[in-house]
Amino acid sequence: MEKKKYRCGAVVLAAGSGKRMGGSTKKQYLLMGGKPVLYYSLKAFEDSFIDEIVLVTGAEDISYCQQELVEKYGFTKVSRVTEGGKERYHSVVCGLTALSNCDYIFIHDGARPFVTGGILERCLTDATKYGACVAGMPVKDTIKIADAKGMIRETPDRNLVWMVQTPQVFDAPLIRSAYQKLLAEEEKLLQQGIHITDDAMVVETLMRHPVKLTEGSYQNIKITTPEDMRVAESFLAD
Ligand SMILES: Nc1ccn([C@@H]2O[C@H](COP(=O)(O)OP(=O)(O)OP(=O)(O)O)[C@@H](O)[C@H]2O)c(=O)n1
Ligand SMILES: C[C@](O)(CO)[C@H](O)COP(=O)(O)O
Repeated sequence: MEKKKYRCGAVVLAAGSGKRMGGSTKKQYLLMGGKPVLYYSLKAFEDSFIDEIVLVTGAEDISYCQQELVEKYGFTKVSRVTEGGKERYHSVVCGLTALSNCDYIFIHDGARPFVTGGILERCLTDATKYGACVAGMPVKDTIKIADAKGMIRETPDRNLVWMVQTPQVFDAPLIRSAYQKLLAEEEKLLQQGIHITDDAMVVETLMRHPVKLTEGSYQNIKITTPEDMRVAESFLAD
């Protein structure tokens, strides 16, 4: 039977400043195997079933991204390179605004260069089934929940603990409504000490909509601190 064709859009985020990485070049532009980290993230989406990609970056990096990534590598699916915002979730809103109408929206950290076509496929399958899903992997270590003094408060059942990655994929009207609601309730959430660190959290918290955990990969790391670049180089050499 022929697979139903959905129109799929992607927001690829690259507007962060990379404080934890440090250094003068933002981590998404550091070279890995001679190409910027962001190249690999975009390439995976370009080579997939995704129909349209919006790249979100800092205002100062828009022309670099346009010339040195989109034009240089012929990323024809990138419809817009647009300016992001202060927090990751602000950048997501900028991306959603620039993206045209589609059935499913993939939100991906540009700093996760090892996303694969297989992960994108698995996420689309789950998104069509559940309306919302995030790539992730079960943790390998025992996890402890600490109190403010650094003392162990509890040890959750490891079989139920996952490390969450991107892409995070949603039915388009659901994620658009969730982010609209977030903007309306941003102040209230901040006052409650709730910090939004991923897209699933917006859907869980504001829409009370269930989100499926979809198998990602242990290689789908986020480049966050300097040692991640060495790990990434070793993955490339595999
Ligand atoms: N205002 C922001 C913050 C983050 N991001 C993007 O979101 C992804 C995940 O964020 P993170 O790893 O935290 O990146 P940075 O914010 O750049 O890093 P740091 O927190 O160390 O400053 C990255 O691809 C980053 O470029 C973004 O588009 N806009
Ligand atoms: C979305 C994310 O990559 C899932 O692990 C992560 O939450 C981003 O968080 P960060 O604080 O921006 O690293």
